[in-house]
Amino acid sequence: MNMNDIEKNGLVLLGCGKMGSAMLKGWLDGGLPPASVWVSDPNPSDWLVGIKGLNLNTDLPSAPAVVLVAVKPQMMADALPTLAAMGNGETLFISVAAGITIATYEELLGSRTPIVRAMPNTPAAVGRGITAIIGNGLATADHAELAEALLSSVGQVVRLDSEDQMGAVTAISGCGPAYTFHLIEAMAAAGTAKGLNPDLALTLARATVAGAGHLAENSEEDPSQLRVNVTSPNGVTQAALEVLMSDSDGFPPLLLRAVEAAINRDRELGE
Ligand SMILES: NC(=O)c1ccc[n+]([C@@H]2O[C@H](COP(=O)([O-])OP(=O)(O)OC[C@H]3O[C@@H](n4cnc5c(N)ncnc54)[C@H](OP(=O)(O)O)[C@@H]3O)[C@@H](O)[C@H]2O)c1
Ligand code: PRO
Repeated sequence: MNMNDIEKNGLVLLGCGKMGSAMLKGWLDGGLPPASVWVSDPNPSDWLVGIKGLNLNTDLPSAPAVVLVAVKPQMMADALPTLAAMGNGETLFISVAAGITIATYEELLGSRTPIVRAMPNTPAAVGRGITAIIGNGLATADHAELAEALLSSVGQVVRLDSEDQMGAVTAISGCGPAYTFHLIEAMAAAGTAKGLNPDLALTLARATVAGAGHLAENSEEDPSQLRVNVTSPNGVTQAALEVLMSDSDGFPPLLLRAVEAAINRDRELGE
């Protein structure tokens, strides 16, 4: 199974908000024909209405290659039963919802449904996402390859060994872009507080985070060495890192608390 199966038999996207749109943009930019995509969303955004050939809120194919579920976890029990007729067959269901377990999908769609649970992130919109996937017992190697082909068109894909890893994955890479955007905001605010013009502070913060991310991804040195490379002994960076790297109230314990809060919320959403 590959992208040709999707072109031939179709992809249904249930829910096209922020995450669904990010992935759909990536797929269309990557050459998936809009005519192979059926989007179901009660309030589609303007950019969807303008896509020529896209099947927007029309009758759905009876056995698409893939249904990708991108509604909020809280909407799942209302939204999924409408697609239950596609369960227990050849159609692969891929869900990106936080918290909702494979067992819940099997309950709502039928226990013979191939299901892949996935956690992407919004840099998928520019082809720089990362998605972690794990399938149920009915998801064959072919299904996993199909999910990987679809999701790797919007960034990297990693396969998990166990569904239990999904909470921590969500807290790191699913939510992580928000932490990073907040780092940009906080750096810009600190620059402004220290007298820089707000536009200049934001330009400096955004370019620094983007450039450092690019360097971290492309350098042969690991992030800790890259940090050392910036830190002249007894220099300016060292003074800042003594605050940021404090074991008691620095970045590491703060981030750990944030990640634990995310994992707890992920668990609650699945209950
Ligand atoms: N945003 C992220 O960074 C991210 C990352 C990884 C995973 N996720 C997961 O992706 C899912 C969507 O999140 P999101 O941030 O994209 O939320 P969102 O922007 O609210 O998108 C959800 C979309 O689904 C629509 N919808 C609601 N009920 C529906 C139904 N019965 N049938 C079809 N569509 C329906 C919503 O329409 P209305 O707005 O009109 O209700 C909205 O357009 C969530 O499960 C989330 O856990 C999100
Ligand atoms: N956004 C979703 C949430 O905030 C899931 C990961 C990223 O719940």
